[in-house]
Amino acid sequence: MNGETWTSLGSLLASLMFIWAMFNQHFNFVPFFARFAHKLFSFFNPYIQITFHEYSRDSFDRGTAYVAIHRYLSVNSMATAKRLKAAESVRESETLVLSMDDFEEMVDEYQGIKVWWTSRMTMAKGQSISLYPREDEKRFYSLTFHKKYRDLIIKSYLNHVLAEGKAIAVRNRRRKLFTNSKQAESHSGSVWSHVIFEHPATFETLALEPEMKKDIMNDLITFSKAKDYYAKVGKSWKRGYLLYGPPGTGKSTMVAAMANLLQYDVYDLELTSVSNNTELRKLLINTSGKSIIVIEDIDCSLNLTGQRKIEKNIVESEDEKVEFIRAVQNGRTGSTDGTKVTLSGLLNFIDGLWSACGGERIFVFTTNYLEKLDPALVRRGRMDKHIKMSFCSFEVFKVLSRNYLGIESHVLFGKIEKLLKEANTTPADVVENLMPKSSRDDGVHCLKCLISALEDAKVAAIAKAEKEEKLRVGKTGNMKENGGGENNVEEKTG
Ligand SMILES: Nc1ncnc2c1ncn2[C@@H]1O[C@H](COP(=O)(O)OP(=O)(O)OP(=O)(O)O)[C@@H](O)[C@H]1O
Repeated sequence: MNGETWTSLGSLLASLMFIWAMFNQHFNFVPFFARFAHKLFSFFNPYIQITFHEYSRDSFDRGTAYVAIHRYLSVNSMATAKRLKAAESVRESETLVLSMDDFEEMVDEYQGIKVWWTSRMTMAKGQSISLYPREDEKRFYSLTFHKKYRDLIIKSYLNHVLAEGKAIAVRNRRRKLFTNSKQAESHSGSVWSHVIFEHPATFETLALEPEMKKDIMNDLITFSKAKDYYAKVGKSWKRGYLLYGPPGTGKSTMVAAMANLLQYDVYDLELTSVSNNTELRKLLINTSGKSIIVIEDIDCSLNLTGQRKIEKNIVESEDEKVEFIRAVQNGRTGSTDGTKVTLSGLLNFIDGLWSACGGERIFVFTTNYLEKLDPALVRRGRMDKHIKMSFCSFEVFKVLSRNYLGIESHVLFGKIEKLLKEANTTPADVVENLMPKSSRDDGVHCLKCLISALEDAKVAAIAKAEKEEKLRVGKTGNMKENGGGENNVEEKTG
């Protein structure tokens, strides 16, 4: 080609570019072609892509779907991803949390179908990848799958991922033990404060009759999985347990074991710090799901029985009525300690409209005196399961011996079995004797200590029974001398 040809080719190209520029300016061709190319590509591309952004345009909170997916991928990518990163905050979690690093890919399988997850990030124009997170970085996960599985992935797989993500959060979180107290400076009444819940009791270490233990564990697990059942029958997802028995039989320990079994938080409600029913309701609203709300020694918290008797006009004595009226005048209706929480307020707390808010909950009341409680409070439906915590039986002792001494059987066990039947001893007393007091105390020494304590308890029990018998005989004698007693009345009448 000679110089002339080059010149004319150059001017032709320049003219074409000029015309293209003019047309494009006028008809806006580039986006049109881009859209066309995209459509063409989508038509032939057999894969679908869904993105899940960390933040939506109008929210400062991390998207719940993104967070759940993040957790799911963190756990599932652990074995395969080549680049992982540690979470910025491990405060709420029990262990160090690792997740897929940016631009990592993970292949997941669901019902034999492969899907691809990629962790991505967009940056503002003109910025390069930095080692440090920047404000303008926008993270998202993208999920790619074949279009023939569209329904399965959207309707089933994604729900599975979100549910798993939530479950992982529950498993990894540090559980909390809440208690309520009055705020001295503020007027907000009683509020929850918390510490990390670290009680080591489990159903493994809790000494109970084996059948009873199995029954309680089954009940709890069935409850925790019964979301759909409760929804179907139209009942709020909650269950009440009443634990009653003498002090030191393991009621509080059982609450801790329940919380550890179900991985629930515990709200230890101090009723005497609650001023009135409204405050009680506020406390309830501020509890989270997956929690146990426990009121210990409920008989000491409120004078519920007396109050209900007055309400129903069934006071037994004039003194009881005077005491109640005085309480009302002093503004402490039904309370033993300056609170105006009433029985009906408490009943509403357990199963009123508000009790259904916030997910699954277990209510636990403990008491040493079942007979002191108002029947309305403990009726089935409110307190669904009544659990009697008793004195230490031989079966219970065997669990304690295994836990504390590592001894499953011993020649001294026969003597201990006999003594346990003769003296009412609580598991707490047995535990006290099974704990070594010095480094030289071996298991057998502890068993001997226990035998000696049981013998003392037996002597004390016999002495108490004799004293009570004497008192009873004395009373009957007095009544006969005075011509009293039911039999006498009957004889005279007859
Ligand atoms: N059934 C049990 N299994 C294992 N340990 C027990 C059991 N019962 C009592 N203990 C031991 O005794 C101690 C006191 O038990 P716990 O506080 O649970 O009894 P309680 O019935 O709640 O007593 P209270 O009615 O006085 O509150 C616990 O720290 C635990 O070590």
